[in-house]
Amino acid sequence: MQQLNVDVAVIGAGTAGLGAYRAAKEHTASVVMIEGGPYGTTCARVGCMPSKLLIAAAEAAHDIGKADKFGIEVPAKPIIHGKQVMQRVKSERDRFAGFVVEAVDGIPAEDKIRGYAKFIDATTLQIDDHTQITAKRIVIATGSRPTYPAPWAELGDRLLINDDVFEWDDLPESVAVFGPGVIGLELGQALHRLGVRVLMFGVGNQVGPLSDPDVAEYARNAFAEEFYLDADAKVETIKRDGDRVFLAYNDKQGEYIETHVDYVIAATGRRPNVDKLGLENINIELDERGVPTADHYTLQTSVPNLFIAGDASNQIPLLHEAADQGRIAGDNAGRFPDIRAGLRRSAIAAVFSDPQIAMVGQSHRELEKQYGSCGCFATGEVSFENQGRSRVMLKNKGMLHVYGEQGTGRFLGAEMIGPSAEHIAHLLAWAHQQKMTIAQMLDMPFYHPVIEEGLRTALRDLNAKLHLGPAMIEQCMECGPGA
Ligand SMILES: Cc1cc2nc3c(=O)[nH]c(=O)nc-3n(C[C@H](O)[C@H](O)[C@H](O)COP(=O)(O)OP(=O)(O)OC[C@H]3O[C@@H](n4cnc5c(N)ncnc54)[C@H](O)[C@@H]3O)c2cc1C
Ligand SMILES: NC(=O)c1ccc[n+]([C@@H]2O[C@H](COP(=O)([O-])OP(=O)(O)OC[C@H]3O[C@@H](n4cnc5c(N)ncnc54)[C@H](O)[C@@H]3O)[C@@H](O)[C@H]2O)c1
Repeated sequence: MQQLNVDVAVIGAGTAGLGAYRAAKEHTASVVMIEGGPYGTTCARVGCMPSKLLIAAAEAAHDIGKADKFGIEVPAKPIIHGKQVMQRVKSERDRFAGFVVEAVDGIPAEDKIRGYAKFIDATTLQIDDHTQITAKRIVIATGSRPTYPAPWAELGDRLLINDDVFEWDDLPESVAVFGPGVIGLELGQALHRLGVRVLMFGVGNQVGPLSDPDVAEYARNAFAEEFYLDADAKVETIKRDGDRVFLAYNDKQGEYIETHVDYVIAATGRRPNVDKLGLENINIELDERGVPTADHYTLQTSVPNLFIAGDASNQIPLLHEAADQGRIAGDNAGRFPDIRAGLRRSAIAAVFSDPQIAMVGQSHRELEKQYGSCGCFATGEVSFENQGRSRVMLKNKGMLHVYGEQGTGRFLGAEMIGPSAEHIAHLLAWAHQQKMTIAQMLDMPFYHPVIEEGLRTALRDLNAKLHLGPAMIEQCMECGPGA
């Protein structure tokens, strides 16, 4: 058994772990980073990047299908070569993951330990059966993994998670996607647009991360127009039948349907990788999901020398958050006991479906919880169906709700499904972090004709509802045609 003594040990070499390692190194040379799985990060290998590559191929196919609406005839139905689609997804994905592996290669060999770490006590880690590390401070950056109902395991290799999809050499004929959350919507819609027969089933009517009932209903209808989506499904049977999966369900009209698909894709949520860390060996405070609780600004857990970051922290499972949290946790582990509050940015999330979905600041659900029924916040809205530039581009599907505080006029948050939501979300998140009022946001320039003019309409509506601006008028003459 190899024995090591270090100042800081980082568990996990994902986005959060790499950030933590680098930040801790600013304070002490004695830092190790422990990785049990492949290098390259979840985001680059099986997450953000390959999913966006698949979506890019799907968009290309979809845009050709829409050309006739502009008066452009495409003489034949486009042929989707699944093998070539998957080849590009994988080769570009490997390129992105390769950059990360190159960066890891640049880390001194003595700082990298291969194997899975487990706590023996609050300062001792066992790595597989070969190394014991005594570390004064430890950062847990172990990421998350998909979770699904246990009986589905009986489907064997017909049950897939996102990682498996990005290993395909060709596209299948059909899939059933369980979970119309972020991963399910992105992958399911992309596969549908690439010619795969897609059935999507959810529970409790949840779609994506949306919590505003009107925006969520719009989203459900918009996606259901394009492919089979039942967000509150009654699936009676899911079982393996030879090389396929047999499904029996009552469709949205109540009709009993029996069908077969090639695969079931489980996109039913993810759980932090903290259950196999031996946390029972340390006296640490856990939340209801068994995840160590941590201070929002310092990422310090209830055990002072232990920090947690990224998806493992169960805070906000997004890439930029993993990077921020990793940096903060690593910096504090390095400088311990003189720990500092790190910058936590305004919340922003985007789903790369079409239409895209975006969430900024406080969600509708959080505002309802905070303000109750006191009428202390108002909602401004816009539909993109008649919005000028959106119509020009035939992307006029969607709605935006913006929330503002009564009295102060402060911008609180937004939920959106619609065109360019990823960009509008950034404008809104920057305004949110600057603690701007709706009036200040309306003082900012808006070009013409752009999709952001729709945002201005929603902000004007909100300002009027906060009794801080003029009443809304149906057709704003000075705003430019179709604004
Ligand atoms: C399909 C998909 C699409 C996504 N798309 C986006 C997107 O578009 N935008 C976005 O912001 N986010 C996206 N995400 C989320 C984003 O990928 C994650 O939030 C981010 O990668 C988390 O980084 P992390 O460092 O916490 O975890 P990871 O990168 O998973 O790193 C954790 C590491 O810890 C290792 N590990 C685990 N346990 C141990 C142990 N006991 N000992 C040693 N090592 C261990 C693992 O092997 C892993 O390498 C997506 C995720 C998925 C799955
Ligand atoms: N664009 C992005 O930024 C992006 C993309 C992908 C993933 N991510 C991150 O990954 C996280 C995890 O994504 P996810 O999609 O796995 O989780 P999710 O929580 O977004 O969605 C899970 C969905 O599965 C449904 N569900 C649960 N049990 C079910 C069942 N038995 N049958 C049918 N449906 C069921 C839930 O109601 C929910 O709608 C996201 O929260 C996000 O932070 C981000």
